Amino acid sequence: MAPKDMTVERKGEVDMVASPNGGKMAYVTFLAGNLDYWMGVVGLAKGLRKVNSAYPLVVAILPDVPEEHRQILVAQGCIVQEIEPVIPPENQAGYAMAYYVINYSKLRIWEFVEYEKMIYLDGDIQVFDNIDHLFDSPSGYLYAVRDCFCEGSWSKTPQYEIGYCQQSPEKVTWPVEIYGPPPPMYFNAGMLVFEPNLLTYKDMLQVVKVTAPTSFAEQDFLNMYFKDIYKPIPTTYNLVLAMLWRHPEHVDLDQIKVVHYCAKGSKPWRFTGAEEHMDREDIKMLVKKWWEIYDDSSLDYKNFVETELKLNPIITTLASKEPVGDCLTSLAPSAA
Ligand SMILES: O=c1ccn([C@@H]2O[C@H](COP(=O)(O)OP(=O)(O)O)[C@@H](O)[C@H]2O)c(=O)[nH]1
Ligand SMILES: OC[C@H]1O[C@H](O[C@@H]2[C@@H](O)[C@H](O)[C@@H](O)[C@H](O)[C@@H]2O)[C@H](O)[C@@H](O)[C@H]1O
Ligand SMILES: [Mn+2]
Repeated sequence: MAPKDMTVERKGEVDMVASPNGGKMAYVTFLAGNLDYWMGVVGLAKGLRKVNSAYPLVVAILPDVPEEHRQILVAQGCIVQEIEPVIPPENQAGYAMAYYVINYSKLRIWEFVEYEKMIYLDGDIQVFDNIDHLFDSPSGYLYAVRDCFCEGSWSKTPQYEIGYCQQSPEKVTWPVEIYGPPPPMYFNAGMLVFEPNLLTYKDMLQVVKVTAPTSFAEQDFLNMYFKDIYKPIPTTYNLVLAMLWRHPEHVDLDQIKVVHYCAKGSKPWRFTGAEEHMDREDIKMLVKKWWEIYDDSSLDYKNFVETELKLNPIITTLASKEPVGDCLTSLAPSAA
């Protein structure tokens, strides 16, 4: 961990590491390739602004992200940090989705030790209510929401064959005599509250090299690696959309703070409504809510900061270096 009272020089930025009384916090997401996931990241940056999060959004990008996309993210106030890919061993059995192999590169975020605690959010996630309080969670654990095993993407797993899902374990009894003990709690790796740490990072990358990849790539790996310190948090912090039709009894949309658009065909920026379940009213409402944020120009970084400056004279004072008193009167409607 960088010493608390040191500055951290990174790619021309001088980040003041937090004061000795506590480390810096930040949200972090991951962007790879030259397709359209950058739109998800822009939506996420604007969503965090809309809920008045107090923390920045770091974007860990692979070298293949085009300069144009990087510039868009910088213009949206993101801290863009290039990372090197993490290449896992050959996967003979294949992944649930072939592109999952790039998701191992997510592991690089454990190297961001200028931050004491980070909340990782996939680029296909939107935050609709402030979740900054999660940064106050007790240290020493990894917090994440339990996943659902019911979708077809799980078809290569024993859970799926048996029809067992940790979301409703009472529905199908796990056949211990055939499969041994039921699987431990398993989290979705699209949203994580974690603590960057160089020792953990270096060890993880060693363990990756000798761990045979499985269906859900880095998600399976992270569940194995952190199984002893994983703490489940409520679905409200990462609604895996399939929960709406697989376990509706566990979903109260009014309480949902974070939506994860991971179901097939649900990526808002690619949404056609053609795939199964995508004609549901709740899905169409959640996609519309995503677009409302994405299209809201007042949430663009430049406009948001200008509005904040006008609304908060203290900031204007600090910016203009005038005493607060003068600034307040100078802002007050002129007597004339
Ligand atoms: O072409 C891609 C595929 C994935 N991702 C990143 O990797 C994350 C995990 O992939 P995805 O969300 O598609 O997986 P899912 O949650 O849908 O299984 C995405 O949210 C993005 O942040 C990306 O940047 N470009
Ligand atoms: O690389 C593996 C990915 O595995 C997870 O996605 C899955 C998982 O959520 C399943 O439960 C769903 O059925 C499926 O749709 C979805 O794609 C993470 O969201 C993603 O960030 C990433 O780790
Ligand atoms: Mn996702």
